Amino acid sequence: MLRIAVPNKGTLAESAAQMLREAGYRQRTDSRDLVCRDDPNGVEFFYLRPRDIATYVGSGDLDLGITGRDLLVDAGSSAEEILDLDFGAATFRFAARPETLSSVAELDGRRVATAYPGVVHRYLAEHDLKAEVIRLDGAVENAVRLGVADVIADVVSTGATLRQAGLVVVGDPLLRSSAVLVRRAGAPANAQVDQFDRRLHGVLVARRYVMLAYDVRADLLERASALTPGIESPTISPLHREGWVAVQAMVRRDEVHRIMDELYDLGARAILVTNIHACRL
Ligand SMILES: Nc1ncnc2c1ncn2[C@@H]1O[C@H](COP(=O)(O)OP(=O)(O)OP(=O)(O)O)[C@@H](O)[C@H]1O
Ligand SMILES: O=P(O)(O)OC[C@H]1O[C@H](OP(=O)(O)OP(=O)(O)O)[C@H](O)[C@@H]1O
Ligand SMILES: [Mg+2]
Repeated sequence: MLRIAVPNKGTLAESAAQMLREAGYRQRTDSRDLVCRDDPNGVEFFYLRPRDIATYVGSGDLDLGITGRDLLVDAGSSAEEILDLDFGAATFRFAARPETLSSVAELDGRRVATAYPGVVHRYLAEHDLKAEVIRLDGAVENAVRLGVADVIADVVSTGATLRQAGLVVVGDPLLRSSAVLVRRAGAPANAQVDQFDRRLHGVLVARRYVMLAYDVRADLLERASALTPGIESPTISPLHREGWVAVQAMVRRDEVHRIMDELYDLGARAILVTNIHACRL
């Protein structure tokens, strides 16, 4: 039985559960349940604080986990990212009162408050900077207001929290985070792990792509195929109507309307888009 760690609450929890459902796995129905067995799929889910997930996976007590890239780095465990899950995106940044710092080089000798000391220590070491890191649990934006720190390092999503605290970002992000699937570094190949990874990958593809079908004159097929090359190659089927063919190809969801316009201008007709519910490529 594969043992997998899933966020029990917080920003990543609902999106992670949704993705697992789309991949065909059973999820808990009561948010107080901390374990959920999915016997037909041979998987047991453990609901844990996302901050702790890399620790359980790095130690080998759990086979896989879903957590944030920033939390993975912060844990400093021997878990590693094996798949970017494309949700929970956020940047991790330094911020201070306007005019406190003009660049990150001026962090030297300052006090930095953060709930992610591992991420900050790694950044300081990589940039040969020396700053005092003050570990707080949350609401770190208040640390500047209260005089506990000169600078904060925190997750920034919309930037609204920083604005309301009168802070501005300093320098480029320390890292760009999103939810990731993690596994113990150096763990041996495992068919069940590969199958789980393929299922999640199938969800990512099903979300990113749609299936496009259209009819086009055979003499325009090469130009139409160039617009819709598909992943491997488009599927071409004969039509009863002389001199016409039907084409099917996967296209990126975010490009589909532009491609439909271009196909129409070329002379394609009966252009239809359908969602992909699941796939294995
Ligand atoms: N707007 C956001 N606020 C906080 N974390 C976010 C946000 N967007 C994405 N994330 C990601 O979610 C993860 C943090 O989740 P976690 O559950 O630890 O904190 P949280 O969602 O702020 O919940 P809480 O602070 O209530 O415990 C990190 O990987 C972070 O990058
Ligand atoms: O850029 P924004 O969209 O404003 O989001 C970022 C803020 O959200 C999180 O705080 P949260 O509400 O989780 O409180 P916490 O600091 O106590 O974790 C994070 O720590 C930032 O403060
Ligand atoms: Mg938070």
